[in-house]
Amino acid sequence: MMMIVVVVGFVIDYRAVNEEYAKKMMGVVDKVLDNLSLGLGLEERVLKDAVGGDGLEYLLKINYYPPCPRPDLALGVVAHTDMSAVTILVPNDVSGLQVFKDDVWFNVKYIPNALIVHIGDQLEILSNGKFKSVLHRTTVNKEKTRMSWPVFCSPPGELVLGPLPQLTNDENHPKFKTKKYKDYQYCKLNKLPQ
Ligand SMILES: O=C(O)CCC(=O)C(=O)O
Ligand SMILES: [Fe+2]
Repeated sequence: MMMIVVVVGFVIDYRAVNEEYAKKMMGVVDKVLDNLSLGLGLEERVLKDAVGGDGLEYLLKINYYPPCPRPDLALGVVAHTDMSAVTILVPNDVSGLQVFKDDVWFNVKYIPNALIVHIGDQLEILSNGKFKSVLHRTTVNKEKTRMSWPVFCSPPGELVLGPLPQLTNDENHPKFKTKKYKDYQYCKLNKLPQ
């Protein structure tokens, strides 16, 4: 009986904290998308609307990387880009995230209380390649456990996305196909050409 009370108490607390976190996260995502829109020379709300507006979906994943006796032989997560529009990630204080730029893997420094923002595939597509979806991976640590809490912000499956017409013209042809997000997901997950 005691156990149930404890478990129920935990669930209630977790839900409340999670709901508060989701609310704050949605505000951050709006600000990020608004500013990225302005950066493309577009009106503030264009990107948020293009990724589904209020229909944007938020998925919290919890990554757990236990210590590894041979970090030289293993990776936590292999190199990939996120298929989301944008990913907002909170890590613990054990570094391990690396990003690929100019043929070099760079370590992402841990900065207390900082959020890590990944541009995902959908923003690369909408911006017709002006924003690059960041290639990243994680290393593992011999002594310490690393954790990270990414929130993947993705369009609803039925939404059709492609290069924004405002960003394409006779000189800038669309570099990506226009398709439903769920079809993009299917191809990516099954390693099929897009
Ligand atoms: O753990 C990290 O820092 C990154 C994790 C990641 O890239 C992912 O879950 O997609
Ligand atoms: Fe990722």
